[in-house]
Amino acid sequence: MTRDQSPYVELERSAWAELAGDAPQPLNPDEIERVRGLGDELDLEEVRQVYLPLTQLISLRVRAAAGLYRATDKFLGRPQPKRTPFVIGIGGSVAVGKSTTARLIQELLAKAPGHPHVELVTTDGYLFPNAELERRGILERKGFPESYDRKALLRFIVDVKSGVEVVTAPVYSHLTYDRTDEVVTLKEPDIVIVEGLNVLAPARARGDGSPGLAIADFFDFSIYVDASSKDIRRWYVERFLTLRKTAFANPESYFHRYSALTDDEAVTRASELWDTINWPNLRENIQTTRGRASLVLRKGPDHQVSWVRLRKL
Ligand SMILES: Nc1ncnc2c1ncn2[C@@H]1O[C@H](COP(=O)(O)OP(=O)(O)O)[C@@H](O)[C@H]1O
Ligand SMILES: CC(C)(COP(=O)(O)O)[C@@H](O)C(=O)NCCC(=O)O
Repeated sequence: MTRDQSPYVELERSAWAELAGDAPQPLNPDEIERVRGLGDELDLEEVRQVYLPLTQLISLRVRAAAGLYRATDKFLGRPQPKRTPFVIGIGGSVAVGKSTTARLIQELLAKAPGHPHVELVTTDGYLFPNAELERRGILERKGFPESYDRKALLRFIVDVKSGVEVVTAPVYSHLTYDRTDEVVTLKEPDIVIVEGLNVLAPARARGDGSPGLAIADFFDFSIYVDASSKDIRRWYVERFLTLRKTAFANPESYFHRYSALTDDEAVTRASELWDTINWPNLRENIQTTRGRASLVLRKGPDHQVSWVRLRKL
């Protein structure tokens, strides 16, 4: 198969950047600072060249979906009171920068014409509470598919796509390393972004062997944030070193004990966590979902996106 026959279109950064034309820079440096995650690199140029064309493409898809919805509604002859939200999934490894990408897209889409109401939900709220993970003997497998309450997550996405007016989702705390009593409340959003490691995972087989449903079946658009595993490992270890002096320094942090580690000890512990939990999960469960995404954002060693791959419709 030649490259032209592939179901994907791959664009180098420069060709992708040109797609935004001369649209003005939508964010100011303060706004960029607000969305930038720990260890992530993000500047005005990156926003303009990479994330502006991306949000233009998503906005176009949102408008097209609305047209399709109206046409279907007309065909059915049963007008629905309101169309359901457009759902975007964002997946990829731990420490690849998914949360920055998700917050940035939320911010940019909210500034698009019509100022849609954009909500963001992270799947960590659907991790089983630590006590339950312990009971199941999988506390060391946090982030693996089985560590999530997948039924509850599916129910959430089905409610969103059913047009339920108020939907809530549980919230996770990186401070306590556990689920909190808080919820995020979604009130009639136009667009919902669902971000998490495993969002693109296919459905599990049901008891009778037939395939069930996965949250990805309800996505209108999905993004896989990608980078070489060598770079992601380095970002993870570097972030761990920084967290030692920031989040872990808080006595209430679940990882407070790590704040006293020397540099060498911290590198050893972070590498161990990567090699025994996050890398096996990336290799076995996350990388394998990349081909299912509508769009892959491939980052280079400095977090700058070097190419973009779009799945043809
Ligand atoms: N132990 C931790 N303590 C505090 N914050 C954390 C911890 N681990 C990760 N984070 C923060 O949580 C967010 C999500 O991290 P992660 O799941 O690795 O995804 P990503 O780096 O792709 O956004 C990031 O902003 C990260 O800085
Ligand atoms: C909370 C996470 C599983 C990510 O959850 P997500 O929102 O991506 O579903 C992850 O950030 C994590 O804490 N992993 C545990 C191993 C570690 O501490 O690196």
